[in-house]
Amino acid sequence: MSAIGLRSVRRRFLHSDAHPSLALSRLSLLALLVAFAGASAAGIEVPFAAQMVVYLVGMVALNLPHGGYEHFENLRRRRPSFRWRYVAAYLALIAGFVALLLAAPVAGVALAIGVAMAKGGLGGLSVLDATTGTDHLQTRPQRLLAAGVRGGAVMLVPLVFHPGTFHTFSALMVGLVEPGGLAPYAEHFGATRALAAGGYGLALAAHVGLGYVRGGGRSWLVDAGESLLLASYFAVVPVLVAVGLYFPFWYSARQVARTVTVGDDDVGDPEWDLIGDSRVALRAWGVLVAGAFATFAVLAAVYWLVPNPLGNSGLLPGAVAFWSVFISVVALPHVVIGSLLDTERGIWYVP
Ligand SMILES: CC1=C(/C=C/C(C)=C/C=C/C(C)=C/C=O)C(C)(C)CCC1
Repeated sequence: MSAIGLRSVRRRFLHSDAHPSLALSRLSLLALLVAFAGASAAGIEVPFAAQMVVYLVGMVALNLPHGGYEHFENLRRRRPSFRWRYVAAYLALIAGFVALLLAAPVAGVALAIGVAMAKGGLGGLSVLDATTGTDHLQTRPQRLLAAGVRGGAVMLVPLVFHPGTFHTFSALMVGLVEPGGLAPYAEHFGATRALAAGGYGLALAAHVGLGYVRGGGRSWLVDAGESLLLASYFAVVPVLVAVGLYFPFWYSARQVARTVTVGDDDVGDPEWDLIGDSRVALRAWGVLVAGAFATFAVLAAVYWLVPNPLGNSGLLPGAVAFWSVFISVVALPHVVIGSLLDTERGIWYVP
């Protein structure tokens, strides 16, 4: 096929939301939403230990390797000097986040919550850009609102609908560094929750309403439907299960759909491609193992630096709190470098 033919195929695919991963992401969240709504109507509660296990399996086994893949895919064909700068900036941000966490644990946990929202929100918007399209989002503030609504669903909605678990685990996360450190702020929890409820409700209504006024159409319908699905999912499904399965079943599945939709683009020198020649298997293995070692080295460093890595609580709740802090530490550079500062390409690059 000619280059022009290929380009037009790619363009046609660019605004295609037919990839099965997209349907799978919507169906899986909807199925969980219906199952948990039914269970709660029938008075059935999923044991708390099981919820923590689901969170850990989702976040450790499914979410972490996907984060590595996103960077691998982004850096694979980049100029080697760029790759080193990227890695150096990544490590510097991680160090900065850990320092903040140790010096001011409440601010550190607030940043962790912000990172989770930014990752979900910006990712959601980028997938929409590349698949369904975003014709109804015509201004920058409107795009930010769209990202805010998708990201806010991940943390603000659970804060409103599952306040007990939210508070317990926020306190545990702060407690990794300073046991009891969240206690002085506990009196403001009710007001924060009310603010989150009002603010999120208004943002959701404004986002859906503005999108309709600014063009409506199919992209608006998909965006509004997905935003409402996310808000309802996080309102109904218990927060540990909801967050633990959102990242693999929504965020990662949709990033895969986006990657497949936008296709490949050879950038720069073919020599730069990390898995480009006959030693493919060996190099790919080496790179992935090196990535795994580096990630677990960061994990060991955070575990060693934090005074109470398991929050002075049991193994399961301690592991949930520790993992949430750790994954946020590695996700901050993911958002800031991989997505915001890497303007030339980045993890959300569309050729
Ligand atoms: C505050 C809080 C939580 C925080 C989770 C966080 C901060 C997760 C971050 C995930 C990231 C950044 C994933 C990136 O891929 C829990 C454990 C859900 C329980 C409820 C209270």
